[in-house]
Amino acid sequence: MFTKGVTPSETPYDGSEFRILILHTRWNLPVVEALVTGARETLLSEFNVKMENISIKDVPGSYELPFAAQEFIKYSDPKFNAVICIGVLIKGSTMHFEYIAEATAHGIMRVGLDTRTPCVFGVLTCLTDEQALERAGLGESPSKHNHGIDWARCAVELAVRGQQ
Ligand SMILES: O=c1[nH]c(NC[C@H](O)[C@H](O)[C@H](O)CO)c([N+](=O)[O-])c(=O)[nH]1
Repeated sequence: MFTKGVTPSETPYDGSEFRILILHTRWNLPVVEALVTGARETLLSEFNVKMENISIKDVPGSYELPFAAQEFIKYSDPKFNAVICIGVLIKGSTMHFEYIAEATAHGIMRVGLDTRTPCVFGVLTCLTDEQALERAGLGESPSKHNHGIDWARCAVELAVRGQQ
């Protein structure tokens, strides 16, 4: 079995001057909180991002992530170098899940492209509670991996690339 998640770049990226926004939802909060912690701890430990330069803000649900990311990017001063959008969508018995997942994914991508501020898609789209727990490092299986770690790595790498 291969190691889950993104392989860290061989380039040691320095995030010590970066300002990062972690924007998270309040749906499925215990799982979201684990993902936020994974991302925040990775920013601090792997990339030397300063604690005071990590802003953590919340919105009701995943559908609100693109709009909130756009507004924080537009009105923050100094600017954020990257935004990590974190949410957890769990399929219910209706089509609601599909519509939100699709809209949120496209919305977050569009905000990143329009604002030229890297916006990481950190939204789990799960069919079961266990899938969500697994991907936040909370599951029963030994291969549990917190995807928040990957998202932090993406954010810093893209922020560096955006300055090149
Ligand atoms: O972040 C989530 N939002 C969810 N819905 C709320 C949605 O994101 C919006 O907040 C809502 O539609 C109001 O715009 C979810 N479900 O409906 O299942 C979910 O699982 N996760």
